[in-house]
Amino acid sequence: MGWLEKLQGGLKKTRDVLNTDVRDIFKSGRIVDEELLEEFESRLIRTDMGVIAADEIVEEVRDNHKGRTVDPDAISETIREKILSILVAGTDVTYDMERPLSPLNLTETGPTVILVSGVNGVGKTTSIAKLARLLRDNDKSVLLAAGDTFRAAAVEQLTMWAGRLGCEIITGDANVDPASVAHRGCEAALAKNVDVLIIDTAGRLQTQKNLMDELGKIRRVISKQIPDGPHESLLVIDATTGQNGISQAKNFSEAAGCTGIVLSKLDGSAKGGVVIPVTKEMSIPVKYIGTGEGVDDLSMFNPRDFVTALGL
Ligand SMILES: Nc1nc2c(ncn2[C@@H]2O[C@H](COP(=O)(O)OP(=O)(O)OP(=O)(O)O)[C@@H](O)[C@H]2O)c(=O)[nH]1
Repeated sequence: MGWLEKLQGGLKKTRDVLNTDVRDIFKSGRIVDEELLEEFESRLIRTDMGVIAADEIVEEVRDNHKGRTVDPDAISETIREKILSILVAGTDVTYDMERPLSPLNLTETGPTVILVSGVNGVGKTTSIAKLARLLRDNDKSVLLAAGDTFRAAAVEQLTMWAGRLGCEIITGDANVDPASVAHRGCEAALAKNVDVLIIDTAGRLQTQKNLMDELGKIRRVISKQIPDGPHESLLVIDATTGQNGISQAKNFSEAAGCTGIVLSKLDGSAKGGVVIPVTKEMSIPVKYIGTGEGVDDLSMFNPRDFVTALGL
């Protein structure tokens, strides 16, 4: 299965509502009036896009079509353009399909530091391996820092990936302060002059205040050695968690200053529509999507492919 088919699968819930329930109400011959717009709204909020985005889409259809006879294609186009504008609004990310690293803020000189965080089991370690592979494939040298000192298996997992990918890795003893691993990672990245340092962190719940504060500490340790770092703070969100991703994004964004989202497990989910409220409500752009457990199963997010996958 190609990644676009996987993306379509991952958007099944939102796609189905748009292509059946919503299409049903926009039948030719009806007039776009308030009653129809209300029906439209109640159907839209059954998708994963959230109330705020749904309201904006209804508003756009109202502005452009109210009082006119329904033109299903023109309405689809309005919905498509509105979703596209939500996905790119508030962010200045470049999505150049020819350059898979284009969404990342990579520095010209000196190590780029990428901090990766997220709740337990969302796919942080796997996403780091995938990202390291992508960076290596694009001629960047990569150093990994196993900052998940809480779970020995996580260090082993990352060490295994480092071996397979041919990257160096910095590890710390079990339960050592993760900020110290980040510190040593920065030191090594500077000494070895690597292009990119990726720092893994232990999974944590967005409600665990002390652990969220720890992310702030890791950030401070990084910026002491590499003043602009971390240059990217990627939050991994598991697409199967749907709307819960928004509350994760809010809390992690405060603690870790997120600059981008990796939406993992789109292949095993039907709830990928959560990309819309996350970008709408948080202005944090989705940069990559995970579509499988393999090291190649990472694709650059592309808003145009996303709306196409929605069937719009
Ligand atoms: N289907 C699918 N599985 C994935 C994807 N990304 C990760 N996984 C799987 O999700 C599980 C958890 O992945 P990890 O990378 O260990 O997650 P983590 O966030 O590092 O876990 P903790 O360190 O415990 O917080 C593993 O079984 C991965 O193979 C994906 O895009 N698709």
